[in-house]
Amino acid sequence: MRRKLAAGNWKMNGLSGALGEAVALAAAHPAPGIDILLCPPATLLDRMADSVHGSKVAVGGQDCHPLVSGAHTGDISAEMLADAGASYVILGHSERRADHGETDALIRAKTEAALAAGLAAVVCVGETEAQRDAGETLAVVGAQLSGSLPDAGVTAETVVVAYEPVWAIGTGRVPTLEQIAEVHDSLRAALKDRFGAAADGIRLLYGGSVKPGNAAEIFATSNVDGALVGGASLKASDFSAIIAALEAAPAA
Ligand SMILES: O=C(CO)COP(=O)(O)O
Repeated sequence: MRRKLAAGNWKMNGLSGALGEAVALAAAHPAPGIDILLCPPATLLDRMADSVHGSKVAVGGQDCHPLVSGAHTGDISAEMLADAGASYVILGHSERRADHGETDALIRAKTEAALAAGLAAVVCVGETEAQRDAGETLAVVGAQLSGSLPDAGVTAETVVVAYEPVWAIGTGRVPTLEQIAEVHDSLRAALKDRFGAAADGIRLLYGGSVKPGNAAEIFATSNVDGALVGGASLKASDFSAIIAALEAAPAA
């Protein structure tokens, strides 16, 4: 059985005043039956880790460099994230693929770096609207998955996969439950093909306009083990409602 995960991606949002939301979230879920993760901007990472220390809320980064250290101005290594209190890192988000030209090969190298630093990697895949319209969704996400994951070290503890259709991010548009199930079932099959029994425990998150109002039906969908939430993770009250829906969802 897979342990469910509610992950919040704050993206480039949040000044120090926003730490109160993390504290409120930790207080609202003292002993959840699921895993909870918040990924703030790097500037808040160590303070957020301190703020939620001892609670059930884990903290993660939103990106890392593939190398451990060196002359890479502005970049942050996986080891630095771990040192700042992170236990996860989001990799290959579509905004990084688009804004920074990240390729599957680079994301794979970053995933290897994350695993070497003891972080769990939340590896993101997702099609654009044009790719979906062209009937390419399963081929696109399948290629992203296979190119972004390393051959070694992939287990239920070290890797989480997030399916985030690009056209559903921040738009209020959500795929049908059949469309979500089709992609998640195909990701699960691809993981099984490549990693065998170890793949059974790898969590598959859905991301893209998850809100308190649509969370329950998404969490009841085949092979959905949780969510990667953007906008609705910024407010503890909204994210709490999504967490409650995940806790109430049937076991995967
Ligand atoms: O990109 C996302 C999470 O990584 C989803 O963002 P929204 O929940 O704001 O659509």
